[in-house]
Amino acid sequence: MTASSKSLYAVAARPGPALAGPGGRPGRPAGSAEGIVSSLSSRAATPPLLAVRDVRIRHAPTGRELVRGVSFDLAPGRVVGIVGESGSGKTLTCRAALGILPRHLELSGGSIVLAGEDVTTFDEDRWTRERGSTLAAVFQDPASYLNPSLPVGSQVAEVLRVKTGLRRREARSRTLELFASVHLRDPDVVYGQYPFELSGGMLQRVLIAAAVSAGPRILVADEATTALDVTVQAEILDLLADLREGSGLSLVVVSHDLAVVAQLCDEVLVMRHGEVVEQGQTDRVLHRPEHEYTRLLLAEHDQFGLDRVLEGRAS
Ligand SMILES: Nc1ncnc2c1ncn2[C@@H]1O[C@H](COP(=O)(O)OP(=O)(O)OP(=O)(O)O)[C@@H](O)[C@H]1O
Repeated sequence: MTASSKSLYAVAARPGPALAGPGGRPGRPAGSAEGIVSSLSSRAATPPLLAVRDVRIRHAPTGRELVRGVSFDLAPGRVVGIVGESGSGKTLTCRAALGILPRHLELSGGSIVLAGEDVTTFDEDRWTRERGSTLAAVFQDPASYLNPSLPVGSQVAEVLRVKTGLRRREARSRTLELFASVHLRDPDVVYGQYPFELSGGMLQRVLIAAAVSAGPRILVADEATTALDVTVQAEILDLLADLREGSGLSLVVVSHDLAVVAQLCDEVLVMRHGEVVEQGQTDRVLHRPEHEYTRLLLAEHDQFGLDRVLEGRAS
């Protein structure tokens, strides 16, 4: 992403998706049109907030396809996970849904429907309106989305003023509420602190507060806990689960770590080399993986950590 787009305002101004796909049968990607249609009909009562269909992303200068045929639905209040090794296409898939594909990359096939509307019809003004209010995102490395020379509270308040039209005093008080809601202790103190004074976990909470400040329906969390130590990572995952429970937020959670996905997600896509190799209910994928690569991911994972997560889900 460009330096100018990598700002707190840009983060809050970015939206995202979810999935419902059948299990990956050997020899065919689980996100096949047939599987998606049967999955959709079983949930016909709840139209997806985000419907990603057979999405393909191409590097325009070379014609190389970086993402090939990703499909999923995100229903209200659901959590879809995308897992896979580095370079498998997780981030680009999310960026396509957020309307922030890097330069030279283009949606070369398929469709993305956000709240019933095809996003390919959106111009930049429309994206600006949707980001923050319909969907938002948080990424790894929260510090890089904040201005180091301004207190974090005033940066979030500024996002609120721009996105919701609140006046200065109201924006300050709403920011303090948001800080409390993301479990930042002493919101008043944090409000006046600079990014360098906060830990990685606190910075990510600030970013989450900014992302949800305009009440989006979808939050994309792309490796949002990757840089954090295990305890803080668990706290941020709990926070995301709280947001889902408390406000019915739908989440797309991207991680290379199966344990992260296992804790939060209803459904999971396993990606490799730009393709979905397996897709289905998280419990099914974790307990009865059908694709060799999913089995490899499970086997490679720290056994203790994943076993604990699986026990937790079973109880
Ligand atoms: N701006 C870009 N220009 C050209 N190729 C790119 C660009 N961004 C990503 N790619 C390529 O697209 C493929 C998918 O990248 P993507 O970032 O989606 O992977 P990922 O699964 O999110 O990996 P990671 O976990 O490392 O972020 C990779 O081969 C990557 O090198």
